[in-house]
Amino acid sequence: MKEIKRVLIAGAGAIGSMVARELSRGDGIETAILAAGPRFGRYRKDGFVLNGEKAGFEIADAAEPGQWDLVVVACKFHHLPQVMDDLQNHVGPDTIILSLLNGVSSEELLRKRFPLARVPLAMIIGTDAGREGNATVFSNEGTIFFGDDENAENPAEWSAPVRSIAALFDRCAISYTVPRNMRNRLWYKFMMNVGLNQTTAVLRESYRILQTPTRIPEAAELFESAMREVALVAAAEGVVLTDGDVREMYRVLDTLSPEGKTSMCQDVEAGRKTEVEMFALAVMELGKKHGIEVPVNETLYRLLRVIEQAAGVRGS
Ligand SMILES: NC(=O)C1=CN([C@@H]2O[C@H](COP(=O)(O)OP(=O)(O)OC[C@H]3O[C@@H](n4cnc5c(N)ncnc54)[C@H](OP(=O)(O)O)[C@@H]3O)[C@@H](O)[C@H]2O)C=CC1
Ligand SMILES: CC(C)(CO)C(=O)C(=O)O
Repeated sequence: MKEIKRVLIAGAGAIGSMVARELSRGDGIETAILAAGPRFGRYRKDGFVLNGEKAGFEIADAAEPGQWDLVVVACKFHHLPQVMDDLQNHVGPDTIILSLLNGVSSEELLRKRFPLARVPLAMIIGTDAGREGNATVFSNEGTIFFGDDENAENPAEWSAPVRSIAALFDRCAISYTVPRNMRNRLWYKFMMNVGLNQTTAVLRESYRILQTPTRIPEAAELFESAMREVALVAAAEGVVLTDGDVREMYRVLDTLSPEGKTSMCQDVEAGRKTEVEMFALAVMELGKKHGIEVPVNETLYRLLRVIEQAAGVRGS
């Protein structure tokens, strides 16, 4: 098992800058933020602010080749093609890549692009990180779930990359879980995001509309029907998501602040591009692949694309 000493963060927004700060707690860990072109100059000039405090992260110029034990990818889905180009000089045969993007497609894209690297499955859950410009605010760091598709109960039997990441997180006191069935958990989160992010984004509402005391039945119907379409395509992909998983979402939701908003709702309100391709479009593509109708996600896709284009979002 290799000791991880050098970590590159590709995408230092709400999640990436928070993780960069968590990594700075580990003795002897060198962490840098990837940046190309004008972004490199901007990051060096403006730096990053976390919960009101300036953070002095190293910035790695994408054009200068670098060797990294671990690359943490935390950009938005529509940034991923450019980020993969920018990573070209920074991923070698011994590099592990951990993608914290939501959705179920980023790991596959990264594996295709960097066939020699090791790319376990990953996601982050339970954080309330939000960003405006270079300033990130959060009160919960959340927990990083990662691992191979399936993982042994005994940590000593985890694969070498999974043990390396776990050892790094232990050194930095980063909360993590390596679930027995990581693929299932990734799809569970995908199902949650497809229902929750898209419903709250089209309605521009906080979690309140789906929480037990203040639930609006029609919002709950939209939320659940979008998720049930994910369960159908998941089954066709060999992943079992049950009615119990759908009901479980309300228990999770009830633990969140009523004023809290999904990252997609925040994107809509800020007039930014959303990750609709990673959610509704991905469900539509899987529906097409397996001959399954997904009308709710088709409608959500159209609504979110209209919202983006009407707001004049760049790249829409
Ligand atoms: N925010 C949240 O609460 C949660 C988010 N997620 C997921 O995590 C992922 C990241 O989300 P989030 O942190 O909110 O997103 P943000 O929009 O806050 O951050 C994305 C960052 O990527 C950077 N970036 C874009 N292109 C490049 C590039 N070519 N090179 C280097 N950096 C680049 C952007 O930099 P710049 O600002 O310079 O343009 C931006 O800071 C998403 O998939 C999201 O769904 C998951 C759980 C919770
Ligand atoms: C789970 C949730 C809704 C909040 O962490 C999320 O993943 C997001 O906002 O993208």
